[in-house]
Amino acid sequence: MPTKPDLIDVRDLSVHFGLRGGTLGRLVGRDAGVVRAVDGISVTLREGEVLGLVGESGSGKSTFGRALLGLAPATSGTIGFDGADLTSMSRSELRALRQSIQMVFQDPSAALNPSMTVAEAVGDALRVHGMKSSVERRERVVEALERVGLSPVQLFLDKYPRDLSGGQKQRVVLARAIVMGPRVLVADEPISMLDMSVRAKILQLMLDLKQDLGLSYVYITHDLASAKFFCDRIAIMYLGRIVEIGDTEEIFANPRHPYTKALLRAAPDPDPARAVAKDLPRGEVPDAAVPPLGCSFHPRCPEAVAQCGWEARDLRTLLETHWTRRTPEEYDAESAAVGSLDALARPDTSVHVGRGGADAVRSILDRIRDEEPDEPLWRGVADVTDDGAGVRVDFHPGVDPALRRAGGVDVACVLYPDDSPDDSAGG
Ligand SMILES: Nc1ncnc2c1ncn2[C@@H]1O[C@H](COP(=O)(O)OP(=O)(O)OP(=O)(O)O)[C@@H](O)[C@H]1O
Repeated sequence: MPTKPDLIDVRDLSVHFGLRGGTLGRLVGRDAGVVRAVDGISVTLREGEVLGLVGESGSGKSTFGRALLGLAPATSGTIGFDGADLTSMSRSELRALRQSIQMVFQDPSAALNPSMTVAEAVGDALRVHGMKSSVERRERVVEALERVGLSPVQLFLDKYPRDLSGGQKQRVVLARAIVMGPRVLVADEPISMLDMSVRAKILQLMLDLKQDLGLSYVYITHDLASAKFFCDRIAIMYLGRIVEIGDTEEIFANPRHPYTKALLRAAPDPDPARAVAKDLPRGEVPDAAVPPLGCSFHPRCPEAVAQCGWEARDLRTLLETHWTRRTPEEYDAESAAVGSLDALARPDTSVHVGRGGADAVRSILDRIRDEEPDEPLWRGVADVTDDGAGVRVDFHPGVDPALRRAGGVDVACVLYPDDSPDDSAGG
C-alpha cells in the first residue's frame, strides 16, 4: 500500500512555559526556570491516519495538541500544515486555520455553552466564519447532527446541554467540530469522562467520521486499550519527548523502550490469560522544570545501564528510600554521618557526601548495596573515593538518547543502537 502524504509535519517543536520564582525569587528578579512541556518533538501526521499520543499525566500530550492549533505558543521549531508554518502565523491566519484543524476536549459539559441550544452551538462556528444565511447554516447543522447520529435531528435542535446525556453532548461537540469541514481533529481524551457503556460507541463514531469525511486524527490519551483499537500509529511520550513511535500493532506486539513496556504491563489486559500485575515503574514522573540528566526515564527504569545519566539526585532518592526502611535509631545515626542532603539536590555527576568520616559513609553505602544489589544506580557509579569528612561519588557520564530506528519503530534508548541503513532518525 503506498504511503499517504504528510498532512502535518512537526519539526523539533518545543513549548516551554516560564515559571516565576517564589517571593524571594521575585524580589531579586530571578525566574524559577522553565517547564519543558514539549521538548524537541519531530513527528508527522499522514493523510487519513490516526496518530495516538500516549503517556502519563504531565508528559506534554495536551500541550502538544494545543500547539497544533496555535493555542500553545511554540518556543522553537516548526509545524508545517499544507505548506505553511503554523508557528509563524498571525492571529487571523490561525483563526482561518481552525476551519481545517479542530480540537475536541475531554469534558463535553465544559465545552458547550449551557445557554446555547444544540442548533446554536453547532451553527455558531459557521456564523463566526462568515456564513450569513441562516437557512444555509441550518442545513449544515442538520447534516452534521445526522452524521454524528443525533437523529431524528428535530428532537435535538432546540435542546440545551442540560437535557442531554454525556455521550449525546460529546456527539454535539463532534458535530460542531466537523461542521466547518476540517481535515484534522485533535481529540484530547475525548472519551475518558464518558460512561464505559458509550466510550466504544463514540470511538466507533469517530472512525466512521474519518471514513466518511476523510479526516485524520491526533488522538491524545493515557488509555492504551482505546489507543490500540483506534490508532494506526502510536507515539509514547515521556516528559515532553517521544520515547518510542511506531505502528500500533508493532508497539503492542514488541515494545522496545522500557517505559513502553512498563505502560503495557500496567494496562489492564482484557484477556485474563495474559493479565499481569500492575507495576508501573517506581517513583513518579519527575518535575519537567528540572528533568533528570541523560534519559529522563532513567530514575524509574528497571533496565538502566551505566550511561543513562546517573546523578546526585538519584543518590539522594536512594538514601531517602533506604531510610524509610530503617528504625528511628538507625536513621538518626546514619543521617548524622551523611549530613545534609542539600548538596544532592542538583543534577551533578560528581558529588561529596558525608560529614561523619569516609568509613561511616562507605559502610552505609555498602549496606544499601548489599541489600539492593540489583538497584540500577550502582551500574552508574564509576568511583567512590575518600574525600575529607565523607566520600566523593563519581557517576559515569550520561547520554541523552535521540530517537533512532530499531526494528520497525523509532526508539530513544541507549539499549537500542541505530539499525537504520542510512543513519536517518526521527519520527
Ligand atoms: N500554561 C502552563 N503554564 C505552566 N506549565 C504548564 C502549562 N500548561 C502545561 N504546563 C506543564 O507542562 C507539563 C505538561 O502538561 P500537559 O498538560 O501538556 O501534559 P499531559 O500529558 O497532557 O497531562 P494530562 O494528561 O494531565 O493533561 C506539565 O508539567 C504541566 O504542569
